[in-house]
Amino acid sequence: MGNQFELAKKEYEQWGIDVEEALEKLKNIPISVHCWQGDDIGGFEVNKNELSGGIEVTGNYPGKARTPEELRMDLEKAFSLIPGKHRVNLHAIYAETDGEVVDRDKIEPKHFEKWVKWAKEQGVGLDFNPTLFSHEKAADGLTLAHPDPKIRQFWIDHCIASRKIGEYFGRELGTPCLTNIWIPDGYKDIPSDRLTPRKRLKEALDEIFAVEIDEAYNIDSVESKLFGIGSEAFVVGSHEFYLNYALANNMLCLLDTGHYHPTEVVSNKISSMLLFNDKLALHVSRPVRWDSDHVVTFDDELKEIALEIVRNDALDKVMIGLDFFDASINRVAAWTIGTRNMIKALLYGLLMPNEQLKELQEKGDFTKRLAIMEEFKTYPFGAIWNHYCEQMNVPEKEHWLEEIDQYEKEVLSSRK
Ligand SMILES: C[C@H](O)[C@H](O)[C@@H](O)C(=O)CO
Ligand SMILES: [Mn+2]
Repeated sequence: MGNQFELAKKEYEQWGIDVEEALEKLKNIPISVHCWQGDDIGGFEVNKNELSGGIEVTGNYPGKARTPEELRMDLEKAFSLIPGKHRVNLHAIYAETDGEVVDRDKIEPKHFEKWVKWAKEQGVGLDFNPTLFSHEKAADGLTLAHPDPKIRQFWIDHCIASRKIGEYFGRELGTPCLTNIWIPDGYKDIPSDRLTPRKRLKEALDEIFAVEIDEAYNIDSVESKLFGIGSEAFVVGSHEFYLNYALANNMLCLLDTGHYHPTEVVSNKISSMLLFNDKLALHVSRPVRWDSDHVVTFDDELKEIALEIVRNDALDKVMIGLDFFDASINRVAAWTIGTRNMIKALLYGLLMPNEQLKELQEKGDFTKRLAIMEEFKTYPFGAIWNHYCEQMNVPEKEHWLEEIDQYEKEVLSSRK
């Protein structure tokens, strides 16, 4: 194996690519791993509701986490198979209230103490999301844009409470928490008035962000969407809405790779976003025909996203989070596959002769630009990746599957 790495390294070095430096950089790129892959976005509320908000989890693979302890244990297993130190992204529905019914507008940092204790033990940062779905007050598909001021206020209070929880995470863990607001609000059919709900959303957000939260500990972002199940014709929080809102209010836009038209790609947006914003957040997902949230694969768009982050020197500007949920396969494997792929794509980006390719483009030599890009696709990338896994003490190649099989036999299969 060592010899394969050395040979591969020499090939990259011929292009002036410093492989060791690339691996050092890779070690310091945190990926925010979404907890909700582990339990099909169920959460642990005492008065748990059916999943709503126009998103769907399909499949019934056995072994879903039923308790916070099981979810944390599964995350630990996944982290033991993923190289590097990462983050965990929580939703408000993952609060732990000791059997007490605590409605969403009343959640407090104390309901996340166990998550914080665990994150400290694991050495991971935490990110957060208010949950504006799977709740009786979101049953008609409207929350912050709801015409009823009482319902709107409930969700405004929930978002404010969530930002305070984000601040608590950041303070406790010494790494700022990204608190991301996504709402499902929209209409199934053609609206007769688009402006009024958008005006209400804008005003609700203004109220939420008027509450001062220490930016050293909490970073705010807003996530748009194109359509959802039941909001096919109109979504209040569209891309243009949040693009403008975020820019006008100096906060982060979060781009989810499943939230655009089928041929529209997030990789093509990153450079434009970074010219006008210091930072940007991502939900990396894989839409298959719709916003289906399939497990992220090592496909062309993933590589292009990673390349854009690397070649624009934006590793510390783009906050990379994942957002997929597949209940038709082993959920710990889903995390492992998707997160390893994200890291793999970043390594791929770091091992490209980006400077030379930029020069070729500037010179107008599009023949060589294409030729080199294509040839690099079959450079011995796998040997470098395997070496990185070995160096980071996680199984290389497909060997992590053996651990998943064992975990399934010993742990997951006993969950009914
Ligand atoms: C559960 C997530 O918050 C949710 O998936 C949201 O981020 C989204 O992408 C909705 O389509
Ligand atoms: Mn998302």
